[in-house]
Amino acid sequence: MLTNIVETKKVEVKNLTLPSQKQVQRYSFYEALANPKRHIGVIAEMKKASPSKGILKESFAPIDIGAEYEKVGVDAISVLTDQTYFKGSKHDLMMVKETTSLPVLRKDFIIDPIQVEESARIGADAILLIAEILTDKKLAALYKQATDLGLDVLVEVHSLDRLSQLLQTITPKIIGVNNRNLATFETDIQTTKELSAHIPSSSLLVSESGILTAEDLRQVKEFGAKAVLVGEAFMKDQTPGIGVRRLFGELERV
Ligand SMILES: O=C(O)c1ccccc1NCC(=O)[C@H](O)[C@H](O)COP(=O)(O)O
Repeated sequence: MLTNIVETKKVEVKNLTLPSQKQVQRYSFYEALANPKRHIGVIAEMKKASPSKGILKESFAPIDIGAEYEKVGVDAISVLTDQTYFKGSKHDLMMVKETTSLPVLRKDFIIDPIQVEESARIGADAILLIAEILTDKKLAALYKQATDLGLDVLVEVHSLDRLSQLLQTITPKIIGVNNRNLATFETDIQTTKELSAHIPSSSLLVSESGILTAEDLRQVKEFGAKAVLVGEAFMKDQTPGIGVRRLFGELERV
């Protein structure tokens, strides 16, 4: 699946025309996660669909979801901008930037400098770089380009091998451990436990994927995560805002 996604991105990159620079208020993704509103930071994701679960939310309205997330006090919003596999769009991100005052992560499969430039132009505050689809050299170059443009970068890893290797080239300020195996789609929060001991003390650890319950949240915090990235649990609840409050044990049953 990951190979298919990357092939699709190569075609998209070839056909990509850069948009003009959007004038937007910038917010620090890193600072928001380093100073969370609750006991652990939360990046609330909006995704209409995913390769593993299909359609997650039929009536997908990014402006409404963003407003709800802001109202319940999430620290940052992640917007899937991939169209083919997640049914998202760059327009979704632009709408969320226009209507909320939270840092926004562009969640996509970035493999080329033109996508980094595009992310800055559409107003993203941060981008995702997935170590599993990039060489160390490419990762370091895209990381530098993004930070030079004033963007924060969430560097995502899934295996200890890949983490150890990339740390020989860069020490990302924010490291995401993806609990989802992107080959099998299985999620296991023990992945965060396995990798956490190897995360440099200067890097902020984000536990990503498969966090569905308050117990999952408690565990990944115990493993050392300073923030979580959650999509499915919020998309599938009665409303995304209720999903956030439920995860944090702020309501029992609604
Ligand atoms: O979500 C998927 O099925 C997926 C498949 C292939 C590549 C990436 C995928 N997800 C991207 C993500 O990283 C998640 O959307 C994010 O971590 C939130 O995960 P979850 O809370 O499990 O929805």
